[in-house]
Amino acid sequence: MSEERNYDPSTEGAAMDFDGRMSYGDYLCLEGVLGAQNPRTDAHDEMLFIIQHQTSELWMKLAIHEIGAARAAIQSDQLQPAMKTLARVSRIFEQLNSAWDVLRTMTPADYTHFRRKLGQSSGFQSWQYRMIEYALGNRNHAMIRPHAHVPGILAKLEDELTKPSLYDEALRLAKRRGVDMPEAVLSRDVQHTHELSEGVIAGWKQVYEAPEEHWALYEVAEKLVDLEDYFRRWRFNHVTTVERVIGLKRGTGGTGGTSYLKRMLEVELFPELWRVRTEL
Ligand code: HEM
Ligand SMILES: N[C@@H](CC(=O)c1ccccc1NC=O)C(=O)O
Repeated sequence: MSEERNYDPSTEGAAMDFDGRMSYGDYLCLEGVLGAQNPRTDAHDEMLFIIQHQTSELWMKLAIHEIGAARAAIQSDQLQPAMKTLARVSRIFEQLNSAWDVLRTMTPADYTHFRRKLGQSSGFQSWQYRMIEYALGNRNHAMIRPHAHVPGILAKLEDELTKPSLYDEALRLAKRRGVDMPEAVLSRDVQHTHELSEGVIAGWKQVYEAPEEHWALYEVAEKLVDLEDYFRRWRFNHVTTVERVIGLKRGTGGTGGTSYLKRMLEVELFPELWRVRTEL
């Protein structure tokens, strides 16, 4: 027993000397990552709050990377890789959704111990979250303003608005595959949020009525529905956790709090993919 506990893996070759060699921590830059938790108070739960947000931001970074790859794959008609990547984005959202279970263990009283120290900072100012919304197609320009003072981030968000969204690319793909999609939608000004279009519903109806004629397209569309499904769950978990922790208090970011977040539950990313179901 104690022999096993004191077993020395170097006897079978485990490297032990990293003086001058790249180690695990070096490769992952752990000094930076693990040195970036700086609580502003002695409140026990502030560490939970910080790590919850930092890990969410890391997953969002990966989501942005993958949504970009999925969009490029759709644009170049590589649908197998696109589906693989979109499935990964949904799994990332699942990860973000599960994380709420950890944060929910923080009681309203625990949160009051450090909330005042947050000042006016808020998730509302998460540029990566905005980037995800913009890439998926929810393009409210007002949300750029909190980033006006950081030129690098402002440029990234503005640049994203010049590109067709993931949904724009899916509609263009459908057109290339012989589905009737309205010309006005395909050549729209992509800077703004796409408006619900009867013509697009009719286009998706052709696909959903005969999936066997459009398998790949149908599967891409269903991957988008999956993604929006997970995104909705994220918004719902957020507003529920917020109500549980701060009730109806105003948000530190200045909005009405839960009232604002409930309003955001109405946002639809791929509206016709939901409407088409009524038509079948
Ligand atoms: C106790 C935990 C939390 C509370 C009380 C809370 C509260 C709020 C409130 C009240 C808002 C509205 C804006 C404002 O006026 O501040 C907001 C927005 C936001 N929060 Fe949280 N939040 C919490 C956790 C999180 C976590 C873990 C994330 C993950 C990154 C997050 C991300 C966001 C984002 C992205 C927005 C903007 C949403 C939008 O504009 O649609 N929040 N939050
Ligand atoms: N808006 C929150 C504060 C908050 O949650 C927050 C503050 C700083 C960094 C991230 C945050 N998370 C999400 O909004 C509140 O009103 O309590």
